[in-house]
Amino acid sequence: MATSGNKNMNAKLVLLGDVGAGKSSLVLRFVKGQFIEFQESTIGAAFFSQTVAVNDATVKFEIWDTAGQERYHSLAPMYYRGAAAAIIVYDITNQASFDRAKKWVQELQAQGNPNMVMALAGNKADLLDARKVAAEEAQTYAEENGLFFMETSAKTASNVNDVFSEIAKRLPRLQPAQNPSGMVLMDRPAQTPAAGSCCS
Ligand SMILES: Nc1nc2c(ncn2[C@@H]2O[C@H](COP(=O)(O)OP(=O)(O)OP(=O)(O)O)[C@@H](O)[C@H]2O)c(=O)[nH]1
Repeated sequence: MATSGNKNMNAKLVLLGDVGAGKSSLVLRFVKGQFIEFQESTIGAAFFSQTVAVNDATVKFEIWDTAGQERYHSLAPMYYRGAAAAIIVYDITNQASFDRAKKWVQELQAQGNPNMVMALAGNKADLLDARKVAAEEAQTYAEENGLFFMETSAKTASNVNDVFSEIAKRLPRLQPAQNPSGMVLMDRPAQTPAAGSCCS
């Protein structure tokens, strides 16, 4: 099937959510296929990249994993500004983390890129016995607010790749890679992580 436009694109993606919701764990699962039972809390933010294939195209995600601790809240706009996509993560066993996720959605709706593709991820779906947030409630909230919703588990890997693939499918093709088959030429200054951040 003939396709128009560029087949390879880069997309800045940010993960936002309450402390301990599982943002870093989702990224670690997606990028390295690993899970760490006692994952350390993120300081500042961490950067990763990973490429996914969608149909006959590829999307290279430039992923900013932000810190959920409140003291880092003021840094968040640096990471979601200009982002093509966001994953707002909550923990299905923690009602407060769902409330915090809604606050992030509000902030992105007010200050984020209006075309941003937003996913709501109800993480720790393996902990069904401890569930506090009904999937139906989150699904309804997501539909009302223009997000798509999935329950994920970084521990079992359930739906983790699917969230990123679904985002890739929904991205408007606005950021074509400059030179997909050869050397990568930077068309903008490299981003500098915040002080105290770490990179993979
Ligand atoms: N059972 C279970 N535990 C998980 C899952 N995802 C993360 N965890 C655990 O939850 C804890 C917090 O995970 P993190 O990935 O550090 O959470 P975070 O949202 O990045 O936290 P901050 O960096 O502090 O904002 C860790 O001990 C993880 O092992 C999951 O899907 N299932």
